[in-house]
Amino acid sequence: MIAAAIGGKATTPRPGLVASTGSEFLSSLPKLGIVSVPNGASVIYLKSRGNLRFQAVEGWRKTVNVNEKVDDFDDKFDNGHAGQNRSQLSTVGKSTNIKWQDCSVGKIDRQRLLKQKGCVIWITGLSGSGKSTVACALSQFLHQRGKMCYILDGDNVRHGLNRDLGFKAEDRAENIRRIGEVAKLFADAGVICIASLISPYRRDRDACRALLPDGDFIEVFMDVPLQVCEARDSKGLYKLARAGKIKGFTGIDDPYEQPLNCEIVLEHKGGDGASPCVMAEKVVSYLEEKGYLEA
Ligand SMILES: Nc1ncnc2c1ncn2[C@@H]1O[C@H](COP(=O)(O)OS(=O)(=O)O)[C@@H](OP(=O)(O)O)[C@H]1O
Ligand SMILES: Nc1ncnc2c1ncn2[C@@H]1O[C@H](COP(=O)(O)OP(=O)(O)O)[C@@H](O)[C@H]1O
Repeated sequence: MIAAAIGGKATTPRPGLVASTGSEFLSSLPKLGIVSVPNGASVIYLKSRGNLRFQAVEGWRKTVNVNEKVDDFDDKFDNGHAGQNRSQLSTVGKSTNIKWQDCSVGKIDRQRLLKQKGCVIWITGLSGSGKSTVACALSQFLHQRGKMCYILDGDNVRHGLNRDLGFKAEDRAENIRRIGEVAKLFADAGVICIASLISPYRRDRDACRALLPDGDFIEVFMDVPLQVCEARDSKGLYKLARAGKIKGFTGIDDPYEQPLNCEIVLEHKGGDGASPCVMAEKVVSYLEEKGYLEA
């Protein structure tokens, strides 16, 4: 019992609640374990910076092996903020003296509500490769299945949040960085976020991948030859680029770096195999197989 540890109050334990304890009592506990509290419930806790942080209440106990590595435990139960030093003032970029504001309702709670897991599906490829079309088909399929998703399309975000950015390498990098951060927030909200943008540089895409827990960034490469994209030329941009009227156009006089190790490749093929619906279904199957369509 840790009655004394929480000041003798019969507090109802909930994930995120922090109990201050006497240092002697605290040092007698293992880093990770299960304790009983005055109202009789069992609570999984993690010892952190001189406190006990409650992680999950009774019922979860059956599915948790308390001997598992603390890092794994953090990933599962720290509501998606594992590893961040949230208790102290810190400096992040130009922001000084800031402190992470915590809340007892976290990612895991939102995912349960939505009956799905938040993640980012990052669709990359040349202009005209079919990114937006696949994003839209995927969104329709997920919506029909009662799954909450949201598309962040490069073209659309450049109408607002990123209207101050052009197409120089550093502008593209900033465009991708911002969309990566927004996508991360959507995933934290429990939403399946579909980011659809050329994102020509591997380094920029990898930086977005690094923002998310392992597995939650699903990179989808539209493997469509330049000649096919150029023949489609639905916006007439390739024609303008070839005529020298648009400078620095991806694939013409600006680079595109193909992914080396992406999760899904959507190949251009002749016939039915290349339809946007078949491509979107492939992504849905991946999500299903990896458990993203359930909480
Ligand atoms: N120079 C140049 N290079 C490539 N694309 C250009 C350029 N200028 C304008 N456009 C239009 O902008 C859309 C790409 O925006 P993105 O935000 O996806 O680009 S990036 O990820 O920052 O590279 C792209 O949309 P998509 O055709 O949907 O890819 C084009 O319509
Ligand atoms: N799988 C496909 N097969 C044939 N045409 C396609 C396919 N996907 C998209 N298209 C067509 O190609 C053009 C460019 O598609 P779009 O989704 O706008 O590409 P992006 O967003 O990569 O620029 C559109 O006219 C679209 O109808």
